[in-house]
Amino acid sequence: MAEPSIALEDVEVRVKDCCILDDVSLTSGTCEWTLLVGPSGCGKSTILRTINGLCPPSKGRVLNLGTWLPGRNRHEARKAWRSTGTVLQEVALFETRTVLTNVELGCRAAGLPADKARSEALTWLDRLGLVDRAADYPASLSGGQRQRVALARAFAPRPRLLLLDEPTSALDQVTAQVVLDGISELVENGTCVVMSSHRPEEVGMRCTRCVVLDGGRVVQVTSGVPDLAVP
Ligand SMILES: Nc1ncnc2c1ncn2[C@@H]1O[C@H](COP(=O)(O)OP(=O)(O)OP(=O)(O)O)[C@@H](O)[C@H]1O
Repeated sequence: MAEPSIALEDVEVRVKDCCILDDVSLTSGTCEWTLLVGPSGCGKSTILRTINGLCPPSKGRVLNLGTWLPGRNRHEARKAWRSTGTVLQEVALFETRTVLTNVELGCRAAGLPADKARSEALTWLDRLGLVDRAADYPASLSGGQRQRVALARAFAPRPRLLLLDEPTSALDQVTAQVVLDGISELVENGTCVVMSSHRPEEVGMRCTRCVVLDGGRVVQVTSGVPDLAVP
């Protein structure tokens, strides 16, 4: 069997005396979409931050695109970051750069040449309904528009790994489905997606598996979204 794109093995994350993740194990591979669900504070964001190295585990280990954390060197970390698109809850944009440049910079950081970066940036801004705002600066955008710029920046390089923390939280239902269509296309073309959501029903059977968390522990793993009310 091929090595998964990401894996958590018996991961514990502690902050001071507080155990935030407790014995968490999960894997996700190429062309797979893993959805993290559960009540607020159950540890979804911490899992995403642990996968991309922002939150080191106190026990266990984490596989990220071929290298294990802790222990990877700077070169390996840089290589993984270039192949990873990350959109966390706090959307961080380059405020002194235009919308188009924000997305182009994501492509350039991933190694795309300038002309390809421009065309992919325009393609994804168009798909996410923002091409008419390409020359504007982030400060002039709404919260949902800023979220879509961050998503376009993450999607445009077609990364091997996509880490998304509630990527449709600021979007209406129609726009959310456009974003989910984009994620589906990336997954079909090989991307491994790990995504948290408070609205799992909008993802439905698009995802490969759903990991239900409670109190920092995995309580259920299902194919597709289980029929349960997640707060
Ligand atoms: N830096 C930190 N210091 C102390 N506690 C933290 C820290 N980061 C997260 N926590 C705690 O860890 C727990 C899990 O937080 P996390 O953000 O992962 O939850 P979540 O499931 O993503 O929540 P939400 O759905 O509200 O975004 C929470 O109880 C939170 O207060």
